[in-house]
Order: sequence, then C-alpha cells, then structure tokens
Amino acid sequence: MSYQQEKQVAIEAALAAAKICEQVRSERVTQAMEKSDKSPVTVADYGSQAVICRLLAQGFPNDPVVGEEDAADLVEPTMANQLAQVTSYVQSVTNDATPEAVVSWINLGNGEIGPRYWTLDPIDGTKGFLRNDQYAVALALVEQGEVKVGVLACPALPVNLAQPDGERGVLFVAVRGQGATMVPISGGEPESIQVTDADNTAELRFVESVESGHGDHSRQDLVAKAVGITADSLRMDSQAKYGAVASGQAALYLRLPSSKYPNYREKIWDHAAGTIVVEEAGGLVTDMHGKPLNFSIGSKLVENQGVVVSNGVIHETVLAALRDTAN
Ligand SMILES: Nc1ncnc2c1ncn2[C@@H]1O[C@H](COP(=O)(O)OS(=O)(=O)O)[C@@H](OP(=O)(O)O)[C@H]1O
Ligand SMILES: [Mg+2]
Ligand SMILES: [Mg+2]
Ligand SMILES: [Mg+2]
Repeated sequence: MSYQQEKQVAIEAALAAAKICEQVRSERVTQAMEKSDKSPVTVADYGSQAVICRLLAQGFPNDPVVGEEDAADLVEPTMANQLAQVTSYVQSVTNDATPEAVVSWINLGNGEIGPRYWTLDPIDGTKGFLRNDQYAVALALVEQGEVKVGVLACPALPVNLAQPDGERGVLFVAVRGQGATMVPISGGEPESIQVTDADNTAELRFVESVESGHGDHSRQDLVAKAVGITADSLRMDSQAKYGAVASGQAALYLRLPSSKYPNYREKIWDHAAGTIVVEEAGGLVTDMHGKPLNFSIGSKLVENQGVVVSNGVIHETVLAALRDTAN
C-alpha cells in the first residue's frame, strides 16, 4: 500500500494543529490546567486534538483514534472560558467550530486500539511548550501493530540544530518502506533524511528529556560515556528527539526509567510517530532490553521498559552498556 492519502491527511492535520499551537503561544494564552495525574494540559493541546480528530474523521471515518486528551474536564461548568478559547482557536482553522462540536471532535480521540488505528499526541512535551522550549504534534497510523505512517510537526525546532538562531519549524514525515523526510514548516521541497553513520563516537552527541522525572539523567550519562560519547547531552522536550536522531544531528536518544517513577510505562502516542521516522531514516528503536516496542496491546507499552533510539550502528553497544550498568 502506498498510504498516499493517509500521509496527505496526516500532514494537513498536523500542520493545522501546529498553527493553533503557535498562535496560542504567540498570544500567551498558555496557562496550564492540571489533569488528574497532575500533568499539565493547555487550550492548545485540546485545540490541536480537536482539529486533527476532525480531519481524520472526514478522511477515514472508520478509523479509531487513540489520543492523549479527552474533553471530560473541559465540559465542567467552571471550564466554560477555556472551552470558548479552544473553540475560537479551532474556528481559526476550520470555520464550523462550536463548543459542542469541539467537545465531540476531541472525544473522537477516545478510540480503542484495533487492527488499524491512529495514535495522536496533540502536544508532546506540554511542559516544553509551556517553557517556550521544544514540543511536537505527533500523529501515527498503526496497522497490525506496525507503525505505517508517522508525522511529527516540531514548530520550534531549528531547521539546523547547529544554528539555534536560524529558521525554526520542521516537519518530519515517514511511510513504511518509503523512507523519511524533513521539510521546513514554512514550505519547500521535502528532503530525504538518514541517521548518522559516523562510528567515531567521540564526535557523536546524544539527546535526552529535559525533565528529570521523565528519564534517568545520571544513568543515561553513564551509558553514553560507556559507548564513547564524550559530548554533553542535548536536552530537548518531546519527540523532536527522534527527529534529531533521524536527521543525523544526534546518534542516540536514551529514555531510561526514572527512579522517581520506576513503574511508569511509556504511552504509544509518545513514541509511535518518532519510531517510524527513525526506522525509515535507517535507525533502530527498542526498549532498554532490546525488545521492539509493542504497539498492539493498549495505550501503554506494558511489555516494554525504557526506550533506546539509535543510528543502528551503536545500538548493540548501547544495550551491552545498559546490561553492564544494571543494578
Ligand atoms: N515518569 C515519566 N517517565 C517517562 N515519561 C513520562 C513520565 N511522565 C510523563 N511522561 C511523558 O513524557 C512526555 C514528554 O516527554 P519528553 O521527553 O518531552 O519530556 S520532557 O518534556 O523533555 O521532560 C509527556 O508527554 P506529554 O504529556 O504529551 O507532554 C508524558 O507522556
Ligand atoms: Mg500530557
Ligand atoms: Mg507526549
Ligand atoms: Mg501530549
């Protein structure tokens, strides 16, 4: 299958959502609300999910969407202002948004995993979004447990990480068997991307989360050093980290369980789009024990622990270093 239509709809949806997110950030409407797990959510997360679910439902009415957010909190009477804000942002990209429609579009993301489903993180890295750092709109199509299409819109990512003050806003796209591309969000011809094939680890760089509670910085550091990576890590929020590996700007992304939350299980929407972008760029993605991520069980990767994303060449060495640093 060429997945041409899936790819086009996913790109259109992610770009519309990214526009909402950047608008919210530029207008400084970024006060966070707190979810029941104490994590933050903003009007941009809701607006992004609404517009993407709406466009997916138009293109693929039979496909379930497993999204991060739902509208249960947003329909509370105390949240009327926030719902009105979300509606007006969604209205700026579709012209038939009403509060009721927006709630129903957000709730389209309450789908269940099936033989074919989409998984959506309307803003991955909400903490980064709030800090004015990196975030990503992440959308992926999964069939029979295999990611087939992945789109990552990273509106704040420098097109060239070596030029942090240069142009920002990158769209990564991958289709199984067709390679991975990146293109500035402002437009242009998509260019094919590949992971770095450098085996001189001294020149390589690794990426990790900003938040200490989302990983284990000290063990990640130990493992990277054991592999021979001497440069300081680049800390970056969201699946933009997958984009950095896929485009050869980093050789490794390590996400080891935080000692604060040893039983945390990763969510499918935090990894599906990034995984295919890296794999199609020639890299490898496994958990910390070397097992492939299993996207066919549920919204959590219950069979996996931690995530290791690499250029492939150094993957086995990284897994060996992880075994050696096991306590
Ligand atoms: N304890 C723990 N361990 C691992 N991961 C966790 C944990 N808690 C939350 N999350 C998820 O982390 C997602 C953001 O990951 P990032 O790599 O962007 O983290 S960071 O913002 O740089 O800290 C974040 O995604 P969003 O909620 O979409 O922002 C969460 O799903
Ligand atoms: Mg979240
Ligand atoms: Mg996320
Ligand atoms: Mg999110």
